[in-house]
Amino acid sequence: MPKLILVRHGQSQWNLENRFTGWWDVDLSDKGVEEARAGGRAIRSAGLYPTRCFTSVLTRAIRTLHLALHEMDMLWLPVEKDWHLNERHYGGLTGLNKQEMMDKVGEQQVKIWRRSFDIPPPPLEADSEFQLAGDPRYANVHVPMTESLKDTIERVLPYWERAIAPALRSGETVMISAHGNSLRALIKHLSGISDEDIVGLEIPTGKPILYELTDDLTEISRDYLA
Ligand SMILES: O=C(O)[C@@H](CO)OP(=O)(O)O
Repeated sequence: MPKLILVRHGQSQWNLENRFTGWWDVDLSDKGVEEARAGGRAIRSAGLYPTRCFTSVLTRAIRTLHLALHEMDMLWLPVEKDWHLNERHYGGLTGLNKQEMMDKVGEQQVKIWRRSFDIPPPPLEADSEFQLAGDPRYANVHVPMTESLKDTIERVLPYWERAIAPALRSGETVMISAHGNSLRALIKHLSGISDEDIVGLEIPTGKPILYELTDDLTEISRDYLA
C-alpha cells in the first residue's frame, strides 16, 4: 500500500512576524527548527521509513526536510528539489504585514486574497524589492507575478503526475516537505475536496500528515502523526 508523508515547513521568521511570504525565501524561526525536528521524531515513532523525498527550492522547506531526516537518521535519502512545490506566489502582498493589511482593507478582503480558490492577490510591481527575476534558481523559470490557489494547483499537479505519482506507484514511500498552499493544492486533489470546501482547510507548521493510498493512488486514510 503506497504511503505518502506530507509536512508543511516549520514556523518561518515571516510566519512569526505575520507577513505575507509566498516565493520570498525566508528561513525558519527557532520555533520552526524545533517543529521540524519534532516532525521527524513523529515520523520515526510511527514506524515510517520514507525512501524518496521531494521539496521546493525554498530554504524553509529544504531545512525542515533536512532537520526531520536528521532526527530520523535518514539524511542520506535521495531528495528532489523543484520550484513546482514552492508556496503560492503572494504577488504585491509579499512582505506586507497581514494584520496591517486587515486594518487597511478589511478582514474580508484579506480572507479573499488568502483563501479564495481563484482570486489572486494584486500582482507584484515591476520595481518591487521582492522581484526574483535575477535569482539563479529561477534562471529557466517563468516566475509568476501573483498566483491564486487555482494557479498553484495548475503547476503542482503536473509535477505530481510527472515526478511524484510514478515513485509512489513503483512502491516508494514518499515524503514531501512543502508549503501551506502547495500542500493544500495536493490535498485538494488527493482527498477530492471541492473548490468551496478547500477555503476552510488550514495546515499547521511542522506536523506530518500520513496518507495511505490504494495502488491507483486513491485515498484510504489521511491522518496527522501525533
Ligand atoms: O504567507 C504565506 O506565504 C502563506 C503561508 O505562510 O500564508 P497564508 O496562510 O496567508 O497562505
